[in-house]
Amino acid sequence: MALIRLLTRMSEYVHLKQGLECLGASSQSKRLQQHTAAHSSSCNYQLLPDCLELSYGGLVMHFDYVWLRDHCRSASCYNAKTNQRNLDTASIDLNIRPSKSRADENSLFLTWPDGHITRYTLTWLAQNSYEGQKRSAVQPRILWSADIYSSAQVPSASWDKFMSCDEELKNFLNNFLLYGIAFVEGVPPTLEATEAVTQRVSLIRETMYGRMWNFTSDFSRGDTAYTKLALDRHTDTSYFQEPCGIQVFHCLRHEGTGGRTLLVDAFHAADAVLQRTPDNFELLSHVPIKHEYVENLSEHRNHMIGIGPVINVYPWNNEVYMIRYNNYDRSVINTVPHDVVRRWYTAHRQLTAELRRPDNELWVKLKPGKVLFIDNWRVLHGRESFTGLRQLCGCYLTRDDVLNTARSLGLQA
Ligand SMILES: C[N+](C)(C)CCCC[C@H](N)C(=O)O
Ligand SMILES: O=C(O)CCC(=O)C(=O)O
Ligand SMILES: [Fe+2]
Repeated sequence: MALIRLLTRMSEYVHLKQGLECLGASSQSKRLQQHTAAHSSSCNYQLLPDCLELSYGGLVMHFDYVWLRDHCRSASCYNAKTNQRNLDTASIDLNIRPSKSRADENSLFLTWPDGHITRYTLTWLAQNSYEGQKRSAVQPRILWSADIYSSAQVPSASWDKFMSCDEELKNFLNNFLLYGIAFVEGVPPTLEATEAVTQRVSLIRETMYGRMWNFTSDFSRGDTAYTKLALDRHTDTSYFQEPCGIQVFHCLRHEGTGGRTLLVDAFHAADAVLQRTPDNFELLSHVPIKHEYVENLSEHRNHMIGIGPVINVYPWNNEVYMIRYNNYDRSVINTVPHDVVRRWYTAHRQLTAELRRPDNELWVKLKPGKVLFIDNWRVLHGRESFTGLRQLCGCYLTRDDVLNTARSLGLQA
């Protein structure tokens, strides 16, 4: 339900934006004359002055001629073994037009002025067209409140199966992609086993905190994470130009009270802002914000800077793909004038209010054996203050490799 709502709201928003953009467009793109029209039993196409129009499978698509030449998959233009382009795009005449064309049941054939023939399958064109891409769904995900997540009763993976069975890994990754969090249980409470469980999924992303880290409240580093204090919800490494994609936590021991982990789906909160106040969503997704990490200990000197909006959306479909939210590490705002700053604070307040709604807070107590994977681009984490000795180990993972593993198992990612 939540997903469908997101999809419809998102596409309404994109259409609204495109409508506004169209108002400013010149009339140059109006079709002037029809050059060639043809049809096979399965498709219709016309060579218009500025593009090829193709109707196929209930979709009307438009392809630029340079694009068509550039996307030739013949053996001389494209290496099917490496899936890499051989053709030098810069050698294409920018005014190129096909000299001949024909279509059959499955394919469209274009002959170019130098005699080179390109064959496109109609399904390939449909899948790779702008119009087809717009119709396809955004990354399937279930936006959650604490209730939605709890009621879904998402099973944890179990260590033995996870390490040996691809189906278990696939289910785990499917849940991770849907919810932005996933658990493996029964893991031996050691750093080594934690490392092994993460390497089943991806490559470890080493940072200035190390490769695998194992920390307590000893203030060994210049950051509040290394204390017993509560930490409000946040994403980590917001001060990297590319924040770490995934964070892994394994609590190896805790002899004391408190210390529960807080998890909040920030995509759900961003969607609420988009639905209620699109202007605020717009500000949060456009105003560049600086985050900074300055550490000045004798053994650790670091200065990291990352700049980007709080809500990051793909420009072609407005799908949210990353949230950067860390009020501790947010730096000076000097990227926009004061009146925009004022409106940004209002928008940020609304997002914060959504993130702080008690019904959006999922609280879990991490125990030895239970490893938590968090999508650090989507789900915020925090912690309750605690007493006693508490030891947490984990690491960051490279996002590309997590998605690569998911795709290799047949998942959409
Ligand atoms: C996870 N580990 C303890 C290694 C690092 C914590 C980093 C904390 C930092 N303020 C941030 O939010 O990025
Ligand atoms: O201690 C915790 O549970 C988490 C602290 C934290 O936010 C972090 O290490 O990134
Ligand atoms: Fe953190």
